Amino acid sequence: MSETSAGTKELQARPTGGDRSAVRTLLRLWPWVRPVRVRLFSAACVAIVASCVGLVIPLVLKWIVDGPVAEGDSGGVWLGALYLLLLGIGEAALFGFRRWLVARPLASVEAAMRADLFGRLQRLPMAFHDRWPSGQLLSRATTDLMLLRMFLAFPLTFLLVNGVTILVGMVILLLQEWTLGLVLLVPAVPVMAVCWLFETRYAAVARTAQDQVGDLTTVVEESVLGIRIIKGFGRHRRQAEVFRDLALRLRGTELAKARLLAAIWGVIVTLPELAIGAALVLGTVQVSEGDLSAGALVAFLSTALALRWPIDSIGFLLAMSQEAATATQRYFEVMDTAPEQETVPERESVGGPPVRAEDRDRPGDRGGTDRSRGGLCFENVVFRYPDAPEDSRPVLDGVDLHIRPGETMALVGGTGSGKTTLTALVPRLHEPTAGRITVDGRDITALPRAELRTLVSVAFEEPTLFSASVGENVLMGARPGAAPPENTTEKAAADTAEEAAGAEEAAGAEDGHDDEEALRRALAVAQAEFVHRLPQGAGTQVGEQGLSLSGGQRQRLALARAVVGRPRYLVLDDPLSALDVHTEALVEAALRRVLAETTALVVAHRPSTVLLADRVALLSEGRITAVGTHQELLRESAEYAWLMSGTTPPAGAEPAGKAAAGSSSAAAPHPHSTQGGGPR
Ligand SMILES: Nc1ncnc2c1ncn2[C@@H]1O[C@H](COP(=O)(O)OP(=O)(O)OP(=O)(O)O)[C@@H](O)[C@H]1O
Repeated sequence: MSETSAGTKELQARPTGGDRSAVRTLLRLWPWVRPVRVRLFSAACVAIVASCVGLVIPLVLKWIVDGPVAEGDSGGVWLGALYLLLLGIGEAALFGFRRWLVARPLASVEAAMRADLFGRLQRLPMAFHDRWPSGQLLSRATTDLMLLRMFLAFPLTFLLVNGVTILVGMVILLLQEWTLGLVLLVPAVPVMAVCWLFETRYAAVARTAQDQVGDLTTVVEESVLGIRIIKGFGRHRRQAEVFRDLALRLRGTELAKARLLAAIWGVIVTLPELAIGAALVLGTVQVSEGDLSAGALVAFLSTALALRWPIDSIGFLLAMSQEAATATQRYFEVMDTAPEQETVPERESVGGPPVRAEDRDRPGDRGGTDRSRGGLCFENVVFRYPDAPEDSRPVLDGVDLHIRPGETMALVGGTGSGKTTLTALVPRLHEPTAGRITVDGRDITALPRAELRTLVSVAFEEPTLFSASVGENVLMGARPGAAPPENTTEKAAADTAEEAAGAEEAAGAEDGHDDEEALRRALAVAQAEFVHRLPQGAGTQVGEQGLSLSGGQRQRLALARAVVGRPRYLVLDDPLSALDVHTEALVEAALRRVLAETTALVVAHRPSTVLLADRVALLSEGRITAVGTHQELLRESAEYAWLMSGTTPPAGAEPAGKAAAGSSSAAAPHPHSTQGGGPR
């Protein structure tokens, strides 16, 4: 299960960032780093000063050896020791101060980047979410952002600090004894060449490791969410194998990373050590020949040793920087994806085949208002999923359907005929490839999404609930930002107590009361009174995805969420499928009252649901092939009769397409029914 989904999506979510250099990639972090640049720069300066303080220590040593030690002045030796102690304390304090300077700003950079990523994920089109495995997105929001924070805390500062320290140290060494200094400089060229080679190789393996972490996260997430299926089908061993395989692959990649790191560490440590050894031999010869003082040699070697850590650390600082560059690349693969367009200026821009000229030239097209066609209207709507092959048949291939104001239209069709797809087009979860959809005569692509989604409310077949209280889940459908009561009873008491408070508070209480009333009504419509029997009533937490509730209970809450805002348009995707016959009858009775007040499109699989509707549309082969009342379609459409009752139609009944042609005019006396409600 997870193998397939993770695997398929994995391929599609692989790098798109191109071959930017690590530096250019990391420079893209500037907008987030900019607000904390002063702190970061100050921290780097403090670290440079601390490092340079460390380089003064060898000079004090030289003074002690050539001065007090040579002269046998024990007081001078103690004074030198005191200087060394103070320098050491000063160095440590400065490094501590640096840590303090960066800790808070870096946490805020990470938080801001995470918030922006989350915001972008909310605004990305459904096609993006269909394509990307959730684990890949999760790993970007967690592991990758943590790597970036670590990069800003250490490598960014210390590559600069160590670079300056090495430079200053080399100048001191050359000034102390230039011949010995040159010996230490010899390994610089091979070390730089190795670093360059390392960076290229490490980039590839770091990318692989971070993607594999994403795949592993996807499998873990699927295994946790699908634990009932895994246990129910006894698939835990197979799932464990899938996990183990991925974990082993990740382990292999991490080992490859470790090998590369070990290799560069080996080179970076060995070559300078050899150079120091050579300088030591050369320096000793010079001291024995009287060309160099013992103090100068001690100072030279101490400075060289003080440069060991800045040089040695370059390997892992480069590795961390490379991982940060990869993390940045992965972050921007999401951030660079275009969000949903608020309004669509030209149909071509939503992807898919170009609009046919005849579609575009219709009267009232593209943002125009054609109020004569009120209600919900599908006009020659074509839809193909963005990742479907170019030459594949569209899921919807010229849907024409007109749902009149106040009418309830049932949508019937075989499995996979495109009913859910059609309903998803109404709130603009997907954009039609061609054709248009209007509400109240206004093209939905010309309406801001927020406005459209207050007009249209949707309940999908799979009732998704969130880790929140029952009340919060239901009131999500009321209006953006609606504050739900924690507990209906407590809230009511709180409202009463607030009566004497100021006007603002009273308004807040009134809102709370409205919410409470809306919640009570929606729960009644959806026959979800079971909520009042829950431990904390509407304030009861439903747990992740609402899994602590039964399927029927979840479906009733999803239905309550759809109706709570009294939407003008209601789109229900088989809202009663998980209910027992008795509850279904009760919900139907309540729903009938709600449907009387709205214009509704209801996907139906059962005659009982179809009977809620004024008319029924049959979706077949991507088109509406028949529109009429339930009885008419039973008589006239073989396909409809088969879908509804599983029986063959009476002898002489027309096949689906022809029957529909006859039925539309007979069954739809509306002035626009020939074009809008009937088959094409
Ligand atoms: N996100 C997607 N990407 C690509 N193809 C999809 C996607 N979702 C659905 N499809 C395909 O579109 C077709 C219609 O699917 P849809 O879910 O709309 O059918 P349906 O009529 O609602 O089916 P059912 O009655 O079983 O719920 C199917 O062939 C399905 O495989």
